[in-house]
Amino acid sequence: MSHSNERDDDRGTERRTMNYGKEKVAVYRTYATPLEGIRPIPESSFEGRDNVLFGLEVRVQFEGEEFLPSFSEADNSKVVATDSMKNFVLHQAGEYEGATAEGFLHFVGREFLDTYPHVERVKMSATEFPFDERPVPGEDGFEPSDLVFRVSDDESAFGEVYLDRVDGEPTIAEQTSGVTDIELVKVKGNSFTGYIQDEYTTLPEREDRALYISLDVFWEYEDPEDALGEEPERYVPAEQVRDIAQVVFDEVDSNSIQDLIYRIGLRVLERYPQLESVEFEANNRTWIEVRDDLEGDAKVLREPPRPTGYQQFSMDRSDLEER
Ligand SMILES: O=c1[nH]c(=O)c2[nH]c(=O)[nH]c2[nH]1
Repeated sequence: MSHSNERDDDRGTERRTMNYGKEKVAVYRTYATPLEGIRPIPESSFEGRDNVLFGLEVRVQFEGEEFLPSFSEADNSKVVATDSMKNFVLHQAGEYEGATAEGFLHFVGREFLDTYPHVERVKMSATEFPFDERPVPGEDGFEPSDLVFRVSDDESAFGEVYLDRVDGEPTIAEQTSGVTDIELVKVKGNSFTGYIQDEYTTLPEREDRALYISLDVFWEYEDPEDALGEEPERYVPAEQVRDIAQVVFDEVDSNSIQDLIYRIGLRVLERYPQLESVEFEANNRTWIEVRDDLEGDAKVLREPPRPTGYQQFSMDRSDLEER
């Protein structure tokens, strides 16, 4: 999927591709503003985060006609060094007073446009570095440490804000939020049957299989301002969407990953009327059965060989209305 890179030019085919920037800018902020006032949903216990430790890998992209001479005439007089972009992002992490990744990206993007008038558009995106609170013994049993976090390789939140100038004012042209690298295994209650049987088919139909998926989910708000988190009850936290995915997986006896992601999408659109659309990229990492001669549902499984299957699917409110 192209959320980080080259989705720029869908608003004018005559414009050439021309941008530059800095990526993989790792920035950490301690004691950022807590995210509070999130609307609870039945699928999740998530109602906010302390933001004691907040980490992002940020990508900055500058666009504007005035950068042409830097490419075509070796004239750097309008070039903001990408090293300076990195310093700018790090500095602004101390100035941002909000509580969300999207809000931070919007804040920094606006500051870039205010500081450098020849920059026409800026695209800011980021993937969160996830950290987990660690339980430590407290007065009433275990409670989350205020100080110690585990560096996690779990799923992470994603955000992107593309700012344009409209009548001179920085304006959100596009905005996407998401959660990436969710990995879930369901040990039974998944089938895959009814697909085309022809001379190329070797895969046996499965009334039940252990299903292992990795999943990226992206969403867009009807009003992109809702992504910033300034009205927390209208903000969609990545943690809740992740939790919807796992709850629907638990509840639904799916006949394919295609079926499963459609059901997850319906639930996300149902829970968040402020969203216009939701989009998926799934990968099938299902293990192969080695033994099913054991008692009950027990099986022995092994890693699948390459190649791997994938599914991409986008949905909007019309999918919900058709139900
Ligand atoms: O959920 C699945 N969808 C497919 O399209 C497919 N194709 C396949 O070989 N296994 C699977 N599983």
